[in-house]
Amino acid sequence: MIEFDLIIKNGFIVLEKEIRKMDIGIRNGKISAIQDCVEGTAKREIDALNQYIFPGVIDVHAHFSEPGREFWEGFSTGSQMMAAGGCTTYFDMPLNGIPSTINKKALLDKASIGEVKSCVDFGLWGGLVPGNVENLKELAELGVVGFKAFLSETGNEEFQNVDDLTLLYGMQEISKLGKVLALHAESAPITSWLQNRKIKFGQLSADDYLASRPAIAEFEAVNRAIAYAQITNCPLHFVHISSPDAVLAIQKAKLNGMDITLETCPHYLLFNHDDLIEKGAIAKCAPPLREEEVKQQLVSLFVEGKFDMISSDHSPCTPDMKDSKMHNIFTAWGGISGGQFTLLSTIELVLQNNMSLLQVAKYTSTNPAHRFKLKGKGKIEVEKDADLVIVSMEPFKVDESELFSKHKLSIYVGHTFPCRIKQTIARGNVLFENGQINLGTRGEWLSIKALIDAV
Ligand SMILES: NC(=O)N[C@H]1NC(=O)NC1=O
Ligand SMILES: [Zn+2]
Ligand SMILES: [Zn+2]
Repeated sequence: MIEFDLIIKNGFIVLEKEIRKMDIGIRNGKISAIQDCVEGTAKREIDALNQYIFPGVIDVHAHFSEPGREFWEGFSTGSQMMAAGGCTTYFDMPLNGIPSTINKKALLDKASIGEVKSCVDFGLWGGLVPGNVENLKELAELGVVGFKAFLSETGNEEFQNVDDLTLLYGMQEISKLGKVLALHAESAPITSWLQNRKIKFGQLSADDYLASRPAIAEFEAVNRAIAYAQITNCPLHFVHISSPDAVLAIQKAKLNGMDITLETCPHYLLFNHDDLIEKGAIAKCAPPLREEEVKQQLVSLFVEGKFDMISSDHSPCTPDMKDSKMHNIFTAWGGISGGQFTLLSTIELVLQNNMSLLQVAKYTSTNPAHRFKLKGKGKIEVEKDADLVIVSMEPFKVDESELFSKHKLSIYVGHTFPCRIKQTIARGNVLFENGQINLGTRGEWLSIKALIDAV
């Protein structure tokens, strides 16, 4: 008789190609059996009758701002928030903390903080900024998941956006290192010039903010990056793509055989510019939430399969930086606090658009694992890490008291999802249940080891 650590019975398991009611047996943090009826003893059994079991979310885009600005979020609250949202692996961006993750010391210091404080596994991005091209090799050797650069201004002075030459040199180096460059693709000249004009003329409303970051700024930046990638052969990942023309430009490059992926974020598919007008700065992000019509087109492109993954771009700040009494939208922090809702949002979108729940697993776990070579993750399969999330299909209206982020300020408060997270299981440990985090488990930094395992 096999002894398992945990058996999950009767759930609808979201496998790669089908959804089937079966049992899952877990041992030593791994999935060790998936059968119609798993026989054996277990230290614990969960009955998931009428519930769906998805592979744990892999959110490749989060800003936890630690060290240096952990009063914005931090690894403890951030990772607990992720777990509460069904995410069992996240990648932390190289900016918003101090220092930025742009050299070996900053990377190792951040990794050691994360290893103590993060309750789920995590990867770390390295930064590409003017002046650090020679540091990219050491960062790659230590196991960053890839590199991130901004084409527009970043909003914090510790992380400068790249000029075109840095971008070219950086791409050449990243290509040699066999890594991926993630890009925040909005044109710096276009957005800065428009923004400065708005401020100069005292045009400081939500409409002015949207007008200062038009879709053409994204389109121009995407096309420039694609041109540079043609010259350097650098694999690209476009983050938070928000406009249909940019999606189509990327699609064309992919069809020409270029190694490019793209993500969008739930907020671009669920919310629109009216939310910025009505709710104020909590709905401010860059690129901005688009007008309803554009949002609809973006949703159609999602339905057509034009995105590779959905990520949160969780980019929180302190409440005073989102003050709704501020009469100048430009001075408010740009970033959405939404890391807890990637899975629920994707399920909502898939159900709303008559897509299969299989697509949820693909966009939130399988595709990210594949792109970033996380061999042990991304699917519910024997031998994979037991990173699972159990979801019930009951409506869930988000209340402030249920936010696990450090600051309880989010565009999602008041939003009703058609589903709710019941349990999150990370490497076999039941980390989140009954609305609570069970502390005591620790995540691992997916550094060199995970990446070597992938070869
Ligand atoms: N610095 C930072 O986190 N910026 C993010 N926020 C946002 O809305 N878009 C971003 O790129
Ligand atoms: Zn960005
Ligand atoms: Zn971001």
